[in-house]
Amino acid sequence: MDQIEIKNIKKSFGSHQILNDISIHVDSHEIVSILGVSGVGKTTLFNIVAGISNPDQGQVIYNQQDITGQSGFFSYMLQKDLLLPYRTIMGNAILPSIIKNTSKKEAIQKAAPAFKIFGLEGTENKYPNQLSGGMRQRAALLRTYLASKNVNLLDEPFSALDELTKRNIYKWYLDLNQKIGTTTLLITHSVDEAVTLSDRVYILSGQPATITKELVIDSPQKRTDDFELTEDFLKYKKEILTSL
Ligand SMILES: Nc1ncnc2c1ncn2[C@@H]1O[C@H](COP(=O)(O)OP(=O)(O)OP(=O)(O)O)[C@@H](O)[C@H]1O
Repeated sequence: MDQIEIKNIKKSFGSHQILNDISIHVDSHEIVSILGVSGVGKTTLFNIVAGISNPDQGQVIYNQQDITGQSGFFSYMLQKDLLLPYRTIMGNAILPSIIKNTSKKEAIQKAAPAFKIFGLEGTENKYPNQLSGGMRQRAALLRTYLASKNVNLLDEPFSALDELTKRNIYKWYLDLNQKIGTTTLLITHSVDEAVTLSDRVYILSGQPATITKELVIDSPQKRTDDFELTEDFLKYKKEILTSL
């Protein structure tokens, strides 16, 4: 079971209040997005959920335990979480295990089967600059996955990719999520990305930011290849755009 509850979060930097009374929840195996314009406070909220920074008020509850201000419960991938250029893809992938003092041999044994799941077979001994952008992103996600937490927190993980690569990686992430059953909280400023990937979308807007809308994406066409071309997709997109 994985249940995250964010309760009544407030955060200011000096006299500038960024977040006001934010409450959201993420349940087991859900992909939930927080969608908002640039500068609204998404990363600030993300850092609080990841335990990297403290809220002024409110709590982060994981499986009924108050973990506010503590990191280590979730795997997380930051916006510009780049692979280290001087390490191979395997070298990058095993980094979280090495940091936790696992032996290199053991870390490689654990990582090796995951290369297939992430469509990265054959890249183990390559360096990041030898891979395409999409593959590098999958490698960064693989590293996040190997941090071995059930919950993935992703801050704009796909924003640097081109449109076509993005579409492929969305499909791939949805399949992966069904295969390995992770729970995901995703930060994004892309409406299409939120509608394509999410079970639920929270809209963060205003100054200070509050959750102004929660939308359940529950279309029978959701997992089909051309969901983006359906009336349902457009309906969700309109609903979001009119409330941003
Ligand atoms: N450590 C800090 N000290 C002071 N102000 C900060 C700090 N971190 C963020 N801010 C301010 O908080 C506001 C929200 O920033 P944040 O990075 O959370 O937005 P965002 O929605 O993630 O934007 P983007 O999509 O551009 O990354 C901005 O006005 C930013 O300048």
